[in-house]
Amino acid sequence: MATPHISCEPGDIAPLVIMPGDPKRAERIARTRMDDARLVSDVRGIGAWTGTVDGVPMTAMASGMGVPSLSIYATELFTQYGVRRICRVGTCGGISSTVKVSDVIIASAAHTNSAVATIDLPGVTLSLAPSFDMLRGAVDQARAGGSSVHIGPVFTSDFFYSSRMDIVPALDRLGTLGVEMEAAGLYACAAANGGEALAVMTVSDHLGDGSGDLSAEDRETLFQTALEAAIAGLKA
Ligand SMILES: O=P(O)(O)O[C@H]1O[C@H](CO)[C@@H](O)[C@H]1O
Ligand SMILES: O=c1cc[nH]c(=O)[nH]1
Repeated sequence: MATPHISCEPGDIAPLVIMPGDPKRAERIARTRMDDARLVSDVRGIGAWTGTVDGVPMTAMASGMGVPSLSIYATELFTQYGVRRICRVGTCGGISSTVKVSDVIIASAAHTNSAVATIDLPGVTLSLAPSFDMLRGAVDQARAGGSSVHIGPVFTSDFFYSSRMDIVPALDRLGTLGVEMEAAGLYACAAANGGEALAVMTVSDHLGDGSGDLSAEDRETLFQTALEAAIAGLKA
């Protein structure tokens, strides 16, 4: 049974999914952190790699960029492939001055300008939040690891190139740590489909200081701290 965007049988996908935005990051995670990883689906350049991580079956599969793309894959995974948990392993721009490039942000909430927060219940803006168990598992692992890890809200934007950069100082005052493009959609999709989700991001650039921004290659490869936190969250 294939879906419009995933070309394998339900048993080919593990109940726990590692989901970066970038398909090359998904392949790299599969090749470097999984045992016996095999490519089980490859539609539109979005490969799904299934293997084991420390003996636990997992699938690494990218979301592509933005809430609409992520929502397609996450919905098909939760509703057609028996997926229980998805953890985003992404990159984001830093907003808070407490956050530095290469640090990791675990999103305990996601503000958004996407319709995903308001479309389902007229008159209600949904609170988009991760699975508590996944959040706790990831935070415990990350804090024990001693790296620079921040836990707090992120802003999920529909725009990488935004004409409303004037809202960034207000987001900062509200305690928003960084900006990315999928976490709110993932949290909404999990809630809508009885699944669980978490988003963990490596800071690839800083909106307040562009001097140390990561290269495209670094954004593909520098994910170790975020990945280990994500794996702990998936297994929690
Ligand atoms: O590196 P990924 O996981 O794709 O995440 C970030 O990078 C992309 C923009 O360059 C958006 O998808 C944003 O959320
Ligand atoms: O969405 C994103 C991702 C990385 N950096 C940004 O500034 N925005």
